[in-house]
Amino acid sequence: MLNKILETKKEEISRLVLPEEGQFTKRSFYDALKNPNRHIGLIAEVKKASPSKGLIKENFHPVEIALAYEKGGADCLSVLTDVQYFQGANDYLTAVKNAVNIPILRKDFIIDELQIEEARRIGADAILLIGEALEAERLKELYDDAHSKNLDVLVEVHDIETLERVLKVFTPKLLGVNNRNLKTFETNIHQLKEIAQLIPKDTLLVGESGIYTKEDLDTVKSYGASAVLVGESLMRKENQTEAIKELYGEIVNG
Ligand SMILES: O=P(O)(O)OC[C@@H](O)[C@@H](O)c1c[nH]c2ccccc12
Repeated sequence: MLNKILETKKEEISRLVLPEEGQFTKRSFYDALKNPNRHIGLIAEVKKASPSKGLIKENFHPVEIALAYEKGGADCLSVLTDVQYFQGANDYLTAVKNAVNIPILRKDFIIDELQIEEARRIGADAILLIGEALEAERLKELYDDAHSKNLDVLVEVHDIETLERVLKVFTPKLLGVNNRNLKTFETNIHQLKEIAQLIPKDTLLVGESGIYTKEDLDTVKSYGASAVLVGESLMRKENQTEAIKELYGEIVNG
């Protein structure tokens, strides 16, 4: 699946026309996760659909969801911008950026500098780079390019092999472990356990995907994560502010 998505991205890049510059207040994604509102930081994801789950949210209103997440005390947001596989949009990100005061990650499959410039212009504060998508040297180039444009970077890996490949070339400040295998779409939150032991001390660790309950949150924290990235389980609830409080065990069953 990942390979298919990357083929689509190459094609999109070949006809990409950069949008006009917007006026945005840049917010530090890294600092927000370094000083989270709760015992474990939260990146709440604005996610309409995914290739593995299909449509997740009917009557999808990205700005309302983002405001509800912010009200619930999310530290950062992630907004899917991939159109073809996740039914996301650049416009969703821009609209959300204009509505909230917390930093925003552009969630997409970034393999080229043009997409980083695009991310900046549509109002992103940070981008995602996927370890399994590129050679480590190329990841490092994109990582440096993003920082030169004042964007933070969440580098995501799924397995130890990828992490070791990356760490030979550079040490990301923010490292996500995706519990979902992007080739098979299976999730396993214990994926983090072994990988966490190899993470350099100053790197902030984010547990991503497949987090549904307070128990999952506590498990991921016990493995060493400083923050989590949660999409589906929050999106499926009626009220995203309450969904966050439930996830953190602040209210029981809404
Ligand atoms: O909906 P979930 O299982 O809570 O997962 C959120 C997020 O981690 C997931 O959307 C994700 C992680 N890495 C990605 C890369 C591309 C697209 C999506 C993702």
